[in-house]
Amino acid sequence: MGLSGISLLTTTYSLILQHQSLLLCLRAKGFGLDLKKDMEGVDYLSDERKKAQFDVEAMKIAWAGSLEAFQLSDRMAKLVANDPAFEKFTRPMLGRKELIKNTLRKAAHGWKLIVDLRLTEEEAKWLRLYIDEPAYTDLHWGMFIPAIEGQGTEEQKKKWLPLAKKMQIIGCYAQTELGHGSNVQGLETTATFDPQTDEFIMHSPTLTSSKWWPGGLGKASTHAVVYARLIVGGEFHGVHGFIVQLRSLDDHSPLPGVTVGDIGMKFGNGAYNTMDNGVLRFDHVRIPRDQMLMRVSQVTREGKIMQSDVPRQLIYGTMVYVRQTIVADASKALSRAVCIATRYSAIRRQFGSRNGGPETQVIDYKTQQSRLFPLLASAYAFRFVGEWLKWLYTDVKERLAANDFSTLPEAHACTAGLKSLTTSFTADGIEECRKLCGGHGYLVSSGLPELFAVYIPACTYEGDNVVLLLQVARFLVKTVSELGYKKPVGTTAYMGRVASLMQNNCAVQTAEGWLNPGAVVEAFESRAARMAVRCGQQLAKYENPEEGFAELSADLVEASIAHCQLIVVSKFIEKLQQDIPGKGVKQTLEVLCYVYALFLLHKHQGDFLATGYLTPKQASLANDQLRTLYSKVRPNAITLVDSFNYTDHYLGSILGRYDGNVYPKLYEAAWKDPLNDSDVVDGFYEYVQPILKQKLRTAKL
Ligand SMILES: CCCCCCCC/C=C\CCCCCCCCCCCCCCCC(=O)SCCNC(=O)CCNC(=O)[C@H](O)C(C)(C)COP(=O)(O)OP(=O)(O)OC[C@H]1O[C@@H](n2cnc3c(N)ncnc32)[C@H](O)[C@@H]1OP(=O)(O)O
Ligand SMILES: Cc1cc2nc3c(=O)[nH]c(=O)nc-3n(C[C@H](O)[C@H](O)[C@H](O)COP(=O)(O)OP(=O)(O)OC[C@H]3O[C@@H](n4cnc5c(N)ncnc54)[C@H](O)[C@@H]3O)c2cc1C
Repeated sequence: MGLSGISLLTTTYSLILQHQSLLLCLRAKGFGLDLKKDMEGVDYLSDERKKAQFDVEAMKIAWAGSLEAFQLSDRMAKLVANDPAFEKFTRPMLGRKELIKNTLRKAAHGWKLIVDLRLTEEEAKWLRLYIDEPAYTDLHWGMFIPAIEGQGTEEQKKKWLPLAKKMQIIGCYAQTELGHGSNVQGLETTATFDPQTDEFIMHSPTLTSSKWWPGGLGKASTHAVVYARLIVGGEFHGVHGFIVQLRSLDDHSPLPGVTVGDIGMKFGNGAYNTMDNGVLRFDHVRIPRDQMLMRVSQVTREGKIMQSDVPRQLIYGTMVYVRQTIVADASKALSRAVCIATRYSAIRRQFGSRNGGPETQVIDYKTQQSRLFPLLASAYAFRFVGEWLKWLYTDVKERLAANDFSTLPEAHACTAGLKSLTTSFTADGIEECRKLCGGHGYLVSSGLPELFAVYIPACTYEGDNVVLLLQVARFLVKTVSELGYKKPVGTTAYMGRVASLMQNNCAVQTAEGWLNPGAVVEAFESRAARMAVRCGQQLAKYENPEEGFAELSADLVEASIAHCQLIVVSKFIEKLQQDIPGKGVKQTLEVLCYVYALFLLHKHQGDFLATGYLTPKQASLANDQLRTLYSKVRPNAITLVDSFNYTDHYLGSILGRYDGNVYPKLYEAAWKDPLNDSDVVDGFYEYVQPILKQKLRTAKL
C-alpha cells in the first residue's frame, strides 16, 4: 500500500470516529492500523447515561426481582466473566469436535465450581446462564432429574436422585423420535413386559422409532428417561417413561443392544452445536421392572396394570416445568439482543449533519424507536410474566405433591401458551435487533448471529409453537363451552364477565385516555373473549367437533394468541400495583407497560376493529399515544438496558459494549481473524494466480 493509500485509510477511519472524540494514534503497521490503547476506560455512552430519569440501581433490583436476587445474579455474572476458562469469543470458529470438547471442559469446570464453592441450586442456575453455552448438563438438570422427581415413586426417587444429583450418572430426556415429536401418543419405541424375568424389553421396531434429537444423548449421557409404548400381555397401555442405562459407567461404551450417536451439525456456527443431540436405537434391551417411572401407573410382578389417583397427564409434567423456564429465558435472550441494539443505536450516526456538525444518532430516528422500543418494553413484560409463571408453577408443584391436581390444566395452558408467545416474539425480536444494527449486526462479533442461531429452536423444542397454541385453544374452547354452569377462574376469570365484554365498547376519547390500566385491560379482555366466543360459535356448527377444530385451527391459534397477550399485559399491570421502590422506577416501568400494550393494540388492530370493540378513531388515538410514549422512553433507553446488569462477557458483543467503544474494537477484532494471519491467502497460488495469469483468447461471458 502506498502512502496515499495509508492516508486515505487514516482519513476515513478518523471520520468514522469523529463523534467518539477519540485521540487515535494511527500509524502504518503492515497493512493494518495500530490503535493506541489509551482510549480504553472512556465511556462513550456517558452523556446518554446522564439523561436517565430514574434510579438505575433501583431498576436493576426491580428487574432482578429483589435485592438478594440481584446480588446473587451479579456475583455469578462476575464469577464467569472473570474466569478465562469461560472464554467464548472463538466458539463460532471451532470445528465440531473441538467445540464439543471445549463444552465438556467448560461443563467440568462449571461443576467443579459448584462443588468447590458449594453453590446453591439458584446460584448454579445463574452460573449456567452466564456461561452461556448449551450443554448436556441442561438436559441432565433440566429434564432428566425433573422427570424422575415428577413421575417417579418415592422409592425410585430415593434410588436415582442422589446418583443424578452427584452426577455419578448423566441423564437425558429421550422422548422425540425420527417419525414423531409433537404427537407423543404416536411414539413407536416399545417397552414390553416379560413376566418370566420381571423385566421390560426396550425395542426400536422401525427406523422411524429411532430416538432423534434428545440433547446430551449423542455423546455424554450414561442414562436416559426413555418414553415408550407400554405393552403388557400383548396389549398397549399408553406411553410411559423408563430409566434406561445406555453406556458403561467404566469406559462409556454403549451397552449391548444399544446403538447411540450424535445426529450431526445444526444451524449456525458455534450456537447449538455445543449440544450433542443424539440418535438412539434399542435391540431388545432388557431393564428391571422397577425402572418404569411408576407414579402414574404401576406394573405389578404378575403383570397387572394399576392406576394411581394421579392423572395420566402428569407424564407430560416435565414439559410443564421446562416450558416455564423457557419463558423466563425468553426475557433474557430478548433483553440481551435489545441491550446490544440500543447501545449501538446510540453510538451509530447516519445523516443529518449540518455545517460539519455531528450526524444524527440512529436511535433518534422515529422509525428506529418504533422498532426498538417495543422490543425493550417486551423484554420487561416477559420478565414480569416469567416471574408470575414461576410462582404459578411453584404453586402447582406444591399442590401436585399434595395430590391436588385441580390447577394442572391451567398450568398446562399457561406454560404452553406463554412459551409459544414469548419464544416466537423473541426469535423475531433478535433478528429485528440484527437489522437495527445495520451491516455490523451481521458480523459474528456483534453477538447477534450466534444468539439468533442458538435461540430459534426454542420455537420448536419443548413443543412446536403452533401445536402448543392449539393446546391453549382446546382449553379456551372448553372454558367457553362450560360458561353456563362453571365459573371460570385464574387466567380465564374474565370469561365470567363475557356478557358485558361482548356488549360494552371502548370508552376512550383522547390519546391520554389510553393511559389508563382499566381501559387497556378491558380492551384486551374484550378482544380475547370475543375471539374465543366467536370460535365457539363457529365450532358449534360442526357435527363432529374434531373436524370443526381442525377446520378452524388457524382462527383458534389467533384466539389463543389474544388470550396469551392479555395474560402478559395484565401481569405487567399487576406488577405495577406492587410497591416498586426507587426514584422514577415505577413511572418508567409504567411507560414501558403502556408501550407494550399499545404496540400490541396497534399491531393487532385488525382484531380489535373486527371484533367491534374499538372504532378506527380509537385505534388511531392509541397510535398517537404510542408515539408520545416513545419520546418518553428515549432519554431512558440506555439506562433501561444497563438495568439488565449484563457483563460484556455475557453480551458477547462489540456493538453492545458497556463503554460504547465500538469502532476501534471492531477494527481490532477484524485483524484477529485467522484469515488475516497472512497477507496472501492459502490457496492463492493454486486457485487464484492461475486465473490471473491465464491467457484466454476470447471470453464468452
Ligand atoms: C457448559 C455449561 C456448564 C454448566 C454447568 C452447570 C451445571 C448446571 C447445574 C444446574 C443448572 C440447572 C439447569 C436447569 C436448566 C433448565 C433448562 C432446560 C433447557 C432445556 C432445553 C430444552 C430442550 C428441549 C427438550 C425437548 O424438546 S423434550 C420434547 C418435548 N416434546 C414436546 O413438547 C411434545 C409436544 N407434544 C405434546 O406435548 C403432546 O403430545 C400434546 C401436543 C399435548 C398432545 O398430546 P395428547 O395427544 O396426549 O393430547 P391431547 O389429547 O391433546 O391432550 C390430552 C389431555 O392432556 C392435557 N395435556 C396435554 N399436555 C399436558 C401437559 N403437559 N400437562 C398437563 N396436561 C396436559 C390436555 O390438555 C388434554 O386435557 P383434557 O382435559 O382436554 O383431556
Ligand atoms: C435443538 C433441539 C433440541 C431438542 N431436544 C430434545 C430433547 O432433549 N429431547 C426430546 O425428546 N426432544 C428434543 N427435541 C425435539 C423437539 O421436542 C421436537 O422437535 C418438537 O417437539 C417438535 O416436534 P416435531 O419435530 O415432530 O415437529 P412436527 O410436529 O413434525 O412439526 C412440523 C410442522 O407441522 C406442524 N404440525 C404438527 N402437528 C400439527 C397439528 N396437530 N396441527 C397443526 N400443525 C401441526 C408444526 O406446526 C410444524 O409446522 C429437540 C429439538 C430441537 C430442534
